[in-house]
Amino acid sequence: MQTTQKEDTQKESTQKEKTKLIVGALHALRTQKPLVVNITNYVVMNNTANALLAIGASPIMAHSRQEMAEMMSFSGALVINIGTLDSQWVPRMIYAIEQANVHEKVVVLDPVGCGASTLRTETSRQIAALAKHLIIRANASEIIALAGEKAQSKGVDSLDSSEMAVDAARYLTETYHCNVVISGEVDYIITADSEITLHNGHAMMPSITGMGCSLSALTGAFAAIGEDSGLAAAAVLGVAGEIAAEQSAGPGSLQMNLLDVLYQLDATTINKRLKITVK
Ligand SMILES: Nc1ncnc2c1ncn2[C@@H]1O[C@H](COP(=O)(O)OP(=O)(O)O)[C@@H](O)[C@H]1O
Ligand SMILES: Cc1ncsc1CCOP(=O)(O)O
Ligand SMILES: [Mg+2]
Repeated sequence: MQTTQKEDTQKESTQKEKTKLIVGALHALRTQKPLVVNITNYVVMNNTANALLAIGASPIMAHSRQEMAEMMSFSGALVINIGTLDSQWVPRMIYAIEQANVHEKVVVLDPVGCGASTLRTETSRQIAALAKHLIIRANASEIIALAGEKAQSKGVDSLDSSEMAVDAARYLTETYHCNVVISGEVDYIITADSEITLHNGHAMMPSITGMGCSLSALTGAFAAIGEDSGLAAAAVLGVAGEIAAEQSAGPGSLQMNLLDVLYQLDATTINKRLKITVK
């Protein structure tokens, strides 16, 4: 579809505004150091806590029902990651979300492996329906499966491109009144009234377990300071991931370099590197 010069100028100005918003959000995050409560999987607890610390947030991994009401009263946001769920974890997740709702806190859902089993798909839907202020962050296959369509996943990994999940993500925003981030080679940030794509990141990023989980945790950190579309987290991880990958011989050093780059990331680098398109 052809766009007029006026529309192009408008888009360019919105892109500049969004970039400014991302840079401002990073500054606010580092100033406020929000507490992010994570109910997450055994595989990534360490990676995601370190990613949160590196960007300037305060992580706590908590699983007990007994402390969840208290935690939600003072936490900035709740991240629910179903990566290693079982019958004992699900009721705790549900209770944590109820408490997040009581305290009007944003819940970030990472439906790891949604579509790979009935348990994962049904639990993801139950959580999405329950959370009052919700952001869903997932790879394309998980988004497609969550929306009830046929996805091509392999366990926790996506075999679909993020573009293929856009209709499913639009359906999820309407069904669950939420914002959706589809991650992949291109990240899509989909809200009720906007669609943004980010063309940052690096093909080495999916070679580390927990990269998507870190994105979900960072989404929680930005939501805690009021940026609740998922855009700032995706932008920051995309830019940091590509810089870190350029300095890395493989996934081992990427994991280490990523923390250093997240820690050092500044406004100048974001302004120089960010590849953002407003639809
Ligand atoms: N092929 C790729 N090229 C560039 N960046 C990528 C690529 N695949 C994933 N990423 C980035 O890696 C991060 C995690 O996304 P993804 O791998 O989709 O999550 P998950 O680990 O949940 O499957 C995101 O920041 C995303 O932009
Ligand atoms: C491999 C694996 N298995 C259960 S959870 C998990 C981690 C998935 O992390 P990510 O989706 O961020 O790659
Ligand atoms: Mg994932």
